[in-house]
Amino acid sequence: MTPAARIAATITLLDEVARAPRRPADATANAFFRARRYIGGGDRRAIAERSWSILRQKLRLDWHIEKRGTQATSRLLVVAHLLLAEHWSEQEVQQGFSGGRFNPDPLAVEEVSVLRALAQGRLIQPEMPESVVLNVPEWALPGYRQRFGEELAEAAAAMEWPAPLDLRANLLRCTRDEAAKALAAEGIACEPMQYSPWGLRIPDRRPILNSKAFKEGWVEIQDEGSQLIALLTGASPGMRVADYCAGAAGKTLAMASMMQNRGRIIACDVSAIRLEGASARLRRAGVNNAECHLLTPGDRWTKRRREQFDVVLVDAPCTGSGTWRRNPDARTRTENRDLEELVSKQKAILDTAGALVRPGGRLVYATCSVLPEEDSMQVEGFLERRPDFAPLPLEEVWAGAWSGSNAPSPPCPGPWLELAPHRHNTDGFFAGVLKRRA
Ligand SMILES: C[S@@+](CC[C@H](N)C(=O)[O-])C[C@H]1O[C@@H](n2cnc3c(N)ncnc32)[C@H](O)[C@@H]1O
Repeated sequence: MTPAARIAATITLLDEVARAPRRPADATANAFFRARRYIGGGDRRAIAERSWSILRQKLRLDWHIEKRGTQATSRLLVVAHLLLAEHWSEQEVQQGFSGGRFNPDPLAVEEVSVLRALAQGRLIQPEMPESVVLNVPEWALPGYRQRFGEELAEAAAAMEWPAPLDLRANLLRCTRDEAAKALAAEGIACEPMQYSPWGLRIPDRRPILNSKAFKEGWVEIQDEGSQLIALLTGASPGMRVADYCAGAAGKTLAMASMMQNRGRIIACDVSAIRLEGASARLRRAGVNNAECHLLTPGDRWTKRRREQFDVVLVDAPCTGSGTWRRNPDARTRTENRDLEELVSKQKAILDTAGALVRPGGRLVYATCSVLPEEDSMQVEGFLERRPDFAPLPLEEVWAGAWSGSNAPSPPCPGPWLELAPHRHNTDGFFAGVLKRRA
């Protein structure tokens, strides 16, 4: 593809993302490339990288364009990105919009005036509002400030770093060393993780989906933070475990591995599509102690299983405000009212799932958000409603999770697991571990 054709494809992809504002951009991008299999690997990477960078910088690019009294169309977003982030000259940008069969139409008069106004500008300007400078949308800024305090700027900046590719060795199939050796034999270098006992990190994000190690279920793709949440459940052989918001079973798989396939895990979710994905992953990983249950309105499943589980994990639906490295569009896909709706949904889920925990059992509440209202405040509210539960401090849970002597120190101080890219090079995660009195 020529540079101009890549620009045209980027504009089309951004248009498709804008037409489906509630759909995650990676789902739209996957469908976009599936429908255009003729686009080769190099072009695909270049188009995806530019589109991702535009989505990552969208708050700032919108600000620049709207300041010129114009609406931020996909074409103008690309123009602004080429100038301010890729440092193309005015003339190079004009050449990129050269017209013709595979190229974008030449810039219209009003687009040229935006181009001229932005040429030689800087992406970050002193007169930008704080939320735009930090690249933290207004709906998330109070929570970010509360959570990170003096580290706010550092924490926000780290949400723009590229995320590494994290894997979890599936102990049902191999050890972590065997998985690392198998990947190395396929030319994929990885290193053990700092905290997760099963984790392997591929710093250069080399794709692994076609590797034998992945296809045969020796490794799963899973952020280190997600692995640590599974670790804190303390799931062990013979237990009864409910993964209440199981999604595509990322944590079910990790817990099955901890349980050596012994005992029972019920992976519940309200999404049939996600549970279908879960079943396929469970098969590939050789898990045979887990079953999926689709929760439906009026379902009596939860009522019938009151107090029956040793461990209940609530990996709650959330804003994903800790995952902006991987899902940059989650910044602008979410609004204040989504946050409010999610907070009340999380509360209801926590209450329902809490009823499943047997006396003496463990409840783990987790999110991939860094906002206190979705995290610590949610757990504190639950503890007020359910005084028969008490927090299990992180230090204690952490020590219990490592049977051997070479445990690393806990990743953070305080009662909860609170991970953030600038401190741990994981996504931003929260987990609170509670114990029900016996
Ligand atoms: C953060 S995702 C789970 C990710 C998953 N645990 C993993 O590790 O891959 C949250 C999940 O909660 C599910 N969910 C939403 N509302 C729910 C509800 N009322 N009850 C149970 N699950 C729900 C969503 O469908 C979604 O799959």
